Amino acid sequence: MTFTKTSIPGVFIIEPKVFGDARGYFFESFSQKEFEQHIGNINFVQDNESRSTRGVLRGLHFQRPPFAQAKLVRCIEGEVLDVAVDLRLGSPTYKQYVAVKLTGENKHQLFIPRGFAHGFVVLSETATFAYKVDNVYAPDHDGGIAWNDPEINVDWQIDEAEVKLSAKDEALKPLNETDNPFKY
Ligand SMILES: Cc1cn([C@H]2C[C@H](O)[C@@H](COP(=O)(O)OP(=O)(O)O[C@H]3O[C@@H](C)C(=O)[C@@H](O)[C@H]3O)O2)c(=O)[nH]c1=O
Repeated sequence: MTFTKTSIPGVFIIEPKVFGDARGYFFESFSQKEFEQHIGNINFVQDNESRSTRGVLRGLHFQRPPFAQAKLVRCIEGEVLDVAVDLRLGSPTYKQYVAVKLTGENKHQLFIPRGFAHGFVVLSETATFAYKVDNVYAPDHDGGIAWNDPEINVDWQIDEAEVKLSAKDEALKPLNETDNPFKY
């Protein structure tokens, strides 16, 4: 398992070691020991999975403190562009984003600390997405910013006409109209 820093401190790309043989493959999708060595102590408390079709864009989401969540995300089947936006006030990379292709083939994962908005768009016909979070689901603390916030200006690598949003995500506002709850 390799841990690679990204342009935003605290965000890591993780590549598991995949053991292929005549039966198929095996890999460790999470190792607490490796995590502690490369990132630090983290206590994941919930695993989530979603399935979506091409153009579905879920984001850009966060939970407000005290229910902020760090996330370890991956795509089990299909291909997504995964995006993490730094919302940590005072961070040198405030309002910058990391975008990484996560696919069932490459098996890459992204670790996103607390204090980020997170989202992904599906680039394949279907995609199954799975992630661990280090805090419980708290719908009263649900928050987010608009996927197409001009100030953040994410390149989603898909035509806007193909983007499909939930009603909740349609209603999200840009960051400058949103109360940012994160302190650095
Ligand atoms: C996120 C979540 C949702 N739900 C329920 C609520 C709702 O009825 C249904 C769908 O919820 P949502 O529309 O919020 O799901 P979704 O738009 O997939 O939300 C997720 O998007 C990605 C990008 C993230 O980063 C996640 O943290 C989460 O915000 O699932 C849970 O029961 N537990 C959970 O942890």
